[in-house]
Amino acid sequence: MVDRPRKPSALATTPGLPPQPQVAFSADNSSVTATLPTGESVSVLLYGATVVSWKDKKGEEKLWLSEAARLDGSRPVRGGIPLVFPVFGTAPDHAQTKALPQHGFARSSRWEFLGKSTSESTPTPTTPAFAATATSAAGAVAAAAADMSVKLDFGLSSSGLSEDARAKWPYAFNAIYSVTLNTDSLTTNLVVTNDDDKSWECQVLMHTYLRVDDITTTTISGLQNATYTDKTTSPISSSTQSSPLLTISSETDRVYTPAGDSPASVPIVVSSDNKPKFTILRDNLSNVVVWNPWVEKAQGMADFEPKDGYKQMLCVEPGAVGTWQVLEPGDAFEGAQTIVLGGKTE
Ligand SMILES: O=P(O)(O)OC[C@H]1O[C@@H](O)[C@H](O)[C@@H](O)[C@@H]1O
Repeated sequence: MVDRPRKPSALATTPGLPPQPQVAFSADNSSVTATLPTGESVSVLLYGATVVSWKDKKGEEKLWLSEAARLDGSRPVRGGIPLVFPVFGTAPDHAQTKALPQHGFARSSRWEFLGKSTSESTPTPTTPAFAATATSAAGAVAAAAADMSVKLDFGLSSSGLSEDARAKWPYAFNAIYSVTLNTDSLTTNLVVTNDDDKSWECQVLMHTYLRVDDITTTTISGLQNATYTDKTTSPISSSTQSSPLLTISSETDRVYTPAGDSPASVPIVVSSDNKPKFTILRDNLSNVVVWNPWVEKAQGMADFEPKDGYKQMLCVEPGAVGTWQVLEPGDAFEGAQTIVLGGKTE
C-alpha cells in the first residue's frame, strides 16, 4: 500500500532548523513516499518508477489513478505517471524495438531507489525578501520550510531488466529518473545513457494522467499552430491546431509537435472553467501527446475504473517521440517535465 509509510528517515528534531521532508517506504517496500513539511507528498512505485500519487498541502490528489490499477507489478499502472521508454506505442517497422510491448519496458521493470536529496533556499535576515516574509526566528524556519523540495532518484540499467526484455532489446543502457517535489510543482527528469559499444535509438515519454474536475469544462492552451498526428483516424492523419484552446468531447489521441524554437518556451496550460489548474513546462521533450479514451475505449480497458473515470482524467504527455533519439556509445539523452499547480511558471 502506498499510503502507509514507515521508517521516517528525517524528522524535525533540531530546534531552530526548518522541519525536514520525510521519506518512507511502504510496508511491503513496493513504493516510496516523500512528504514536505508543508504537507505536499508524492508516492512512487518501484515497479516502473511510476508516480502513483501527488498531493498538494491540503491532501488533494493531482493525478488520476484508476481504481482497478494493478500496483502489484503484474501489469503497467493505469494512471499516475508511467514512464515510456524505449518505444512509444509499438514500432513494427523499427528493427531495434519492434519486438517490444506497447510503450516499452521501463514502465514494467522494477527500478532501484537510489536515494533522496533535499534542497532549500534558506533566506537570511539580511535579505530584503526574507525581511518581508519573516520577522522572527520562527518565521525564518517557516519560510525555509515553505521553500523546501525533495528529490527521489531511481535507477534502471540493462542488467536490471527481465530476461524477456533483455532478449527483446539487447542494448546496454543506464537510466536515472528523478522525481522532485516542490510546494507547488512536480518535476520528473529522465537521463538515459548508452553504455553499449554500438549506437541505439529510443523514444521517451512521461505518460501523465492529470486529474481534472470535469473533462467537459477543461481546456488546454499552448498548442495553437502545433502540428499533430491524430491516432484515432484510420489511417493516422496529420493536421495543425488552429484554435488557441483544445477541448475534449470525444476519444482523443494526438501527438503534437508544438511550434517554437525551444520546447521549453511553450507552456501547456490545463484549465478548469477557465481557471488554470496545471502549467506544464518541458525541457528537451518536443512532443506532447494528448489522450483521453472517452466512453468506448474506457469500457474496453479492464483496468480502467470507474468506467466514467474518463471524465476526471486527461493525459498530457511530454515526450520525445516524433522521431528517434540516436545515442552513440557514451551519449546521453535528458528530458524533463515540470507540472506547476495553477498558472504560475516561476
Ligand atoms: O493502454 P496503454 O498501453 O497504457 O496506452 C494508453 C494510451 O497511451 C497513449 O500515450 C497513446 O497515445 C494511446 O494510443 C494509448 O492508447
